[in-house]
Amino acid sequence: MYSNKTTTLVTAEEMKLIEEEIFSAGMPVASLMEKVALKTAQKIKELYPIKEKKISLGFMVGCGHNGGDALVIARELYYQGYDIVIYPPLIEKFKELTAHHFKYASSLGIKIVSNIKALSICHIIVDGLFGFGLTRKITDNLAEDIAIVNQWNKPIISIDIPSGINSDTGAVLGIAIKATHTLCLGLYKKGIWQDRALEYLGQVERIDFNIPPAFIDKITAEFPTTELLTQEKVQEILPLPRHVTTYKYKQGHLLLICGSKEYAGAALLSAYGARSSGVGMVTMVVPDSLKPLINSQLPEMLVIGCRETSLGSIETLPLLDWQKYQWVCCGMGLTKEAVSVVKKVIASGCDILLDADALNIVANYYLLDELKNRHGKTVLTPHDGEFERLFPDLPFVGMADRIEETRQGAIALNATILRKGAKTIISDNINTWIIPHGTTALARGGSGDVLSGFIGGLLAQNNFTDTISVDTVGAAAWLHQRGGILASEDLSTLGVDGVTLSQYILKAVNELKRNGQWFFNETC
Ligand SMILES: NC(=O)C1=CN([C@@H]2O[C@H](COP(=O)(O)OP(=O)(O)OC[C@H]3O[C@@H](n4cnc5c(N)ncnc54)[C@H](OP(=O)(O)O)[C@@H]3O)[C@@H](O)[C@H]2O)[C@@H](O)CC1
Ligand SMILES: Nc1ncnc2c1ncn2[C@@H]1O[C@H](COP(=O)(O)OP(=O)(O)O)[C@@H](O)[C@H]1O
Ligand SMILES: [K+]
Repeated sequence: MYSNKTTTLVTAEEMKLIEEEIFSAGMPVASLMEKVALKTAQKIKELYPIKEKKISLGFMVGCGHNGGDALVIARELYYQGYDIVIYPPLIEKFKELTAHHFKYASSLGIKIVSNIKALSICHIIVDGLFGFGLTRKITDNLAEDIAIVNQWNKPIISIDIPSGINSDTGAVLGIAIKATHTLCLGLYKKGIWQDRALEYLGQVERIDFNIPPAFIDKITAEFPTTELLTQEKVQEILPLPRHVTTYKYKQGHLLLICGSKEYAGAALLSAYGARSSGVGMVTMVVPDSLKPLINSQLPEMLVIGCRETSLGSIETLPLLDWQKYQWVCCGMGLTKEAVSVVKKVIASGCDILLDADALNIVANYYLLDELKNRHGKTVLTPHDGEFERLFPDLPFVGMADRIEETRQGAIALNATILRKGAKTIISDNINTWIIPHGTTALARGGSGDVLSGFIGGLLAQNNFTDTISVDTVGAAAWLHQRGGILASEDLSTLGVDGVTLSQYILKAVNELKRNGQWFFNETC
């Protein structure tokens, strides 16, 4: 019953409100701190057990309850036989509870120092300067202390969040601790999943302290929710059951509009992505000159060649029976010349996914209103650069909260937006998913083309079900990253080209199937 919602991300405001619910229900503040800190001390003990040699821990203790947590952890580890040194630079600002714990720790004879350099003899640093209460830039002596500690190259364990990171936006407020471990307390703070915080976090673990789920639900219901997409959820979204009497047109027909003489590979890679989705039929619309290449590489695809410009882009679309297709995926390698193509796709009334040059054309020709008011479902898959080009004037850009920006973008365009990056974000105006895992092996040309084709193929198949787009897109992105991880485990980070990725996505699908109920659902 009290297995906490491990996947919900909270802002500092939500965390404070949840904390208030706990306290007003009768839990004393000091008892909660004691419980949280004991569990955190236990985790540190597991991470760095005392063997033959003593281990010394240097604690940076702030003035708020993050500092209070640090003092309780220090005391408990002192009892367990660790050498403890405490550095409290904000001693004159201590909150009451923090001051009590400091007094008690001092009374036990724990060593207190007044210069950060005295922690240089410690094996490990514990960062309890600031948690989610940090509001302002860190400056002056404190900033210097953090710079010194970061230079030492020692293991650093941050309590709740690395000090200096804004717990909502992930922004570095002046300077931040570069942790090797972040032990996040209770619920994941949103800032931990923002791309710009990633290099400060090290390994992240959550310390559960049994927050009653009803309190979490009550508070998070009042705010837009952001959730980590888990394997269990992906298994719920993607059984893609196949009826025994199904046939190709019942498994979805995807229309890919892509490619140019210059970017022929983008068309191929998106087709390989679509192939990995198992979609029933794929028709590709490409410039005439690409037809032989596609036919030789992907013989199962239907190919419609188009008249092309002198630079080798599609000049105009032929007459298409749009109603035949369950999803239309457009933009990969199209070039910025293909303006009339993108306009026709937007006006088609079909369910569409726009990527790459289709997004650049929307931005260059101010097609945002056409996009917003169109009939049919819209999925957009920008990376950060494309996202910023799409929304240059809107007030939320520059808010510096990638997750919130993506949600606001989805609202503004009445679309599902997948924002690519180290942490992929998928949002419509109701649900926001974060893909928790990922690999830098995907940071190379073509990974995104594979993703678009794969998403398109799954959307085309799932269009026969009542699965909402944001869930299908999320599941596709989850499998895409997982495929990248499996490929890099076999072939190294250097070995994950687009074609290889498209094949390993299928390994990720099979892995899901082995771990879940697909086997039983397959013919239902
Ligand atoms: N919620 C939970 O469930 C639980 C929460 N717990 C713990 O509580 C932590 C949150 O504690 P918190 O609210 O006391 O805030 P925290 O981050 O320690 O520091 C804020 C203090 O810093 C100050 N200050 C701010 N900026 C500054 C700056 N630039 N330079 C200098 N000073 C600055 C600010 O003072 P100000 O000057 O703004 O008045 C204020 O006094 C949380 O992360 C977790 O560890 C657990 O114990 C139990 C369960
Ligand atoms: N550091 C990283 N960690 C995890 N995934 C990444 C990283 N860098 C890029 N990716 C993923 O790789 C893909 C790149 O897409 P994109 O930039 O559109 O490439 P392209 O247009 O060349 O195909 C996205 O899915 C993105 O999330
Ligand atoms: K901290």
